[in-house]
Amino acid sequence: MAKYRVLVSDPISEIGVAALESHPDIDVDFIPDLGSKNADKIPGMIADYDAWIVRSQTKPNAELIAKGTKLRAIGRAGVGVDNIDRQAATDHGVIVMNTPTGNTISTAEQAFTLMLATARNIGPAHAEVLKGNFVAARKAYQGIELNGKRLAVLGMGRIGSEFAKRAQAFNMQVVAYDPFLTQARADQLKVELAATPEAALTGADVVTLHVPLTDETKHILDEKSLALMNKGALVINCARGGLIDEPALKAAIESGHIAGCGLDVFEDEPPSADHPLFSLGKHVTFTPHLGASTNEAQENVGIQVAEQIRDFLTTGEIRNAINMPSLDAAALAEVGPYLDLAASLGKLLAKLGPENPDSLRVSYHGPLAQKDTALVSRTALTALLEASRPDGQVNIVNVTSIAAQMGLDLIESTINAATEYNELVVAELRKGDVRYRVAGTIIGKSPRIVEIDRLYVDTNIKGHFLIVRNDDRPGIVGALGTLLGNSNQNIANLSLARNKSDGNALTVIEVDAPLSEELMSSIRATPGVLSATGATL
Ligand SMILES: NC(=O)C1=CN([C@@H]2O[C@H](COP(=O)(O)OP(=O)(O)OC[C@H]3O[C@@H](n4cnc5c(N)ncnc54)[C@H](O)[C@@H]3O)[C@@H](O)[C@H]2O)C=CC1
Ligand SMILES: O=C(O)C(=O)COP(=O)(O)O
Repeated sequence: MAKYRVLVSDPISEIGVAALESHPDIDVDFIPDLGSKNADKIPGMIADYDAWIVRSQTKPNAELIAKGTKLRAIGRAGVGVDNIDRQAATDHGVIVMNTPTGNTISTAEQAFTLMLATARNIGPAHAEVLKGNFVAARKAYQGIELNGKRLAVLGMGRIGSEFAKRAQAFNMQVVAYDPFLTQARADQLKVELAATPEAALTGADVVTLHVPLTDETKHILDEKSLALMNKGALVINCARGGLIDEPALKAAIESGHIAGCGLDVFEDEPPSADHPLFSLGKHVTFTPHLGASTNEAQENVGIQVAEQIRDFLTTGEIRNAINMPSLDAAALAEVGPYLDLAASLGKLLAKLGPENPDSLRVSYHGPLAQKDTALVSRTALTALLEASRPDGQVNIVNVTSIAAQMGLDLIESTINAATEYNELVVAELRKGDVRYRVAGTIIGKSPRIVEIDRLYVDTNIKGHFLIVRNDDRPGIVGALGTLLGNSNQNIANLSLARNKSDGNALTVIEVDAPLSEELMSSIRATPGVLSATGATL
């Protein structure tokens, strides 16, 4: 049986499915209508899968994510992730990825088509022609020209920017609101920058929505904001239905203030046939969430999501994650060796550092300080917390939220000052005034622990270790060797350090097997031994 199982519960392109199936370690269950028609079956199945691929019809909610006990990743073949309970995924250590670029053009084209169709009554007029009402429809469906009209774009990201370019070709005057749009970017795009959504909507003849659905953007178009637009304005929405207060839009169209709307998305999908907006008549165009439904977009997002999930499961590469930092192949190659080192430093601190610490600071020295180390720090924190939690409860996805709940801060710092090593990772636990630090580096290709509590050592990063604080006097290492030998423990490596100021020494002995509690008690009882810890890293 393959190592990983992937469930695909919405329709994605066959090429994407094939990209997954061709990997020998991956088994795929591709059930395209599971999310839309048989969602009630998912709770009984999801525990079998390591990864889950969806579009917008499947709703990975908190209950399903909790049932996915093996689940490590949810891949969204598309952009909007409002159908996925992101917090629940993060809490359960499940990475969520989307494919942000694959359907941009298709969606911009769909939104633009909706604007043209709505301005010229294409949908209702087409229906009348089919009914034989050609002559009557010529009278009824007088349109609106877009030339010279003022267009408000709310959300000037990928799709909004593509829409704006097309609108400029139609000689529309574009005003945009987006909290991340700078004046320089607005100038480059040749659009007017509005300081607020209200400023963009005031005096607009058309509004098109391209923002994600969040608590902040829900009902961004409501009675008040619609009233700011010019009389006879059009509303275009190819983003998410929940961005519009639908009863308010209906009332605005009925009053004649808003002339009509072109909608690809609805607050509840699928909408019922008696949806209040469907009886409005002129200047309305409705499509069934088709923004991303082109051959090109589906191929793009299907392949992208499949490759992202495949690479995450098989190599650890993280692309387009929305609930943790990403780590692409190039970055993984750069910092990959430091991940194992960080895990050992975290485990060591769990053994040697103060309990219930206030903070873990991970500092990077040398060229490493210039690299993307966010996941190295998270790995150290994960190893620290794993020591006190059952297997699998904490991972790099949920670790920062678990730490925050515990009141433990993760602090990252980069220090350019030279050290004896080309690159150095220092992990320091703090509790009040108490600090405990360990450090490691990579020598050649070999990761080494080089410092424990400010004393220089040189040990492997994996193995079984005896770490002893002892009086700095003759005979102690010999006594430890005798005790280990009597327990049939073979010494693999020995590292000694001394602190001249307090007369203490640090002895780190790597042995071939875990140290028993009985042996540890004898070691602690040895004269001259101040403290002794056994650690398996
Ligand atoms: N109908 C369909 O089939 C499709 C719909 N979509 C929807 O379109 C949305 C936009 O997609 P992209 O342009 O690719 O995403 P994007 O992330 O490139 O752009 C979204 C923009 O919205 C901005 N934004 C966030 N909060 C805002 C606020 N309160 N006011 C104004 N701007 C705000 C962001 O700064 C960002 O620039 C997606 O979130 C998705 O819901 C996307 C693809 C297909
Ligand atoms: O990518 C998006 O955000 C979309 O809304 C596309 O949805 P779909 O994959 O067609 O269900």
